[in-house]
Amino acid sequence: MAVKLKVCGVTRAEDLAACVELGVDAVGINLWSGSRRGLSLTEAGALLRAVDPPRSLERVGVFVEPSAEEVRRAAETLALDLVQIVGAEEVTGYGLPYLWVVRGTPALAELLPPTPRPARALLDAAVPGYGGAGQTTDWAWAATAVQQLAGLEVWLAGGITPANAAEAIAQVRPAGLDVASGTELPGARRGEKDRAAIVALLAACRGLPD
Ligand SMILES: O=C(O)c1ccccc1N[C@@H]1O[C@H](COP(=O)(O)O)[C@@H](O)[C@H]1O
Repeated sequence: MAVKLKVCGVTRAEDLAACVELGVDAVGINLWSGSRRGLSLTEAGALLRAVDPPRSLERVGVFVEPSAEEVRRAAETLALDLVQIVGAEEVTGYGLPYLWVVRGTPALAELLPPTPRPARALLDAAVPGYGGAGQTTDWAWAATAVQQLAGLEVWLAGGITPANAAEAIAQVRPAGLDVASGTELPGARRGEKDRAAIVALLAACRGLPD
C-alpha cells in the first residue's frame, strides 16, 4: 500500500508548485513565528494564492500554543483541511479536524486517542523547539504504537530523510510520512525545499526504486 507524504514548512511558491506537480499528498503551512519555516497569515495567504493548489493537495496548518481564535481565523483564511497544534496542554483542534501530535514515547498503556476523535495521529520526536529539528523518534516504540492505534491513521515524523525513509516505512508501517528538515538541503534558511529530496521521499513512499 502506498504511504502518503506531507512536506512540512513550505514557504516558497516554487516549492509548493513542485509539491503539486510531483503528487505530494499534503503540505504543512507553518504559522508559528518561532520556526524558520514560519509564515505570517498574510504570507501564507499570498503563497496559496500564487500557486492555487488543487484541493487534492491537503493543507495542514501547523501551530504552536495558538489561541482558538488564531486557529479558527487561519483555518478560514487559508481553507485548511486539518490543523496540527503543538505544545498546548490539551489539544482538541478547537472544533476543527485535527492531527493528534504525540511527541516522544509516552507509555503505550496511556496512549489513547483524545476526544473528539482526531483525523489522524502523528508520532514525532520530542525536541526542544516543538518540532522540525530533524531528530528521529524511537521507531520500535512507533511500530508498536501503530499496531495499538489500529483503526486510526497514524503518520510518522521526526528526522525522516531520503536516506532513511524506506527503512522507517518498513519498520514502523505508518500510513504516511511527515517531513520538514529532510525535504531541505543543509543550511536552508527559511524552509527552502529541495526538489530532489521530495522526489526521493516520494519514491520511498510509493515503494519505487530511487
Ligand atoms: O518544522 C518546524 O519548524 C516545526 C516547528 C514547530 C512545530 C512543528 C514543526 N514541524 C513538524 O515537525 C515534524 C518533524 O520535523 P523534521 O522532519 O524532524 O524536521 C515535521 O514533519 C512537522 O510536522
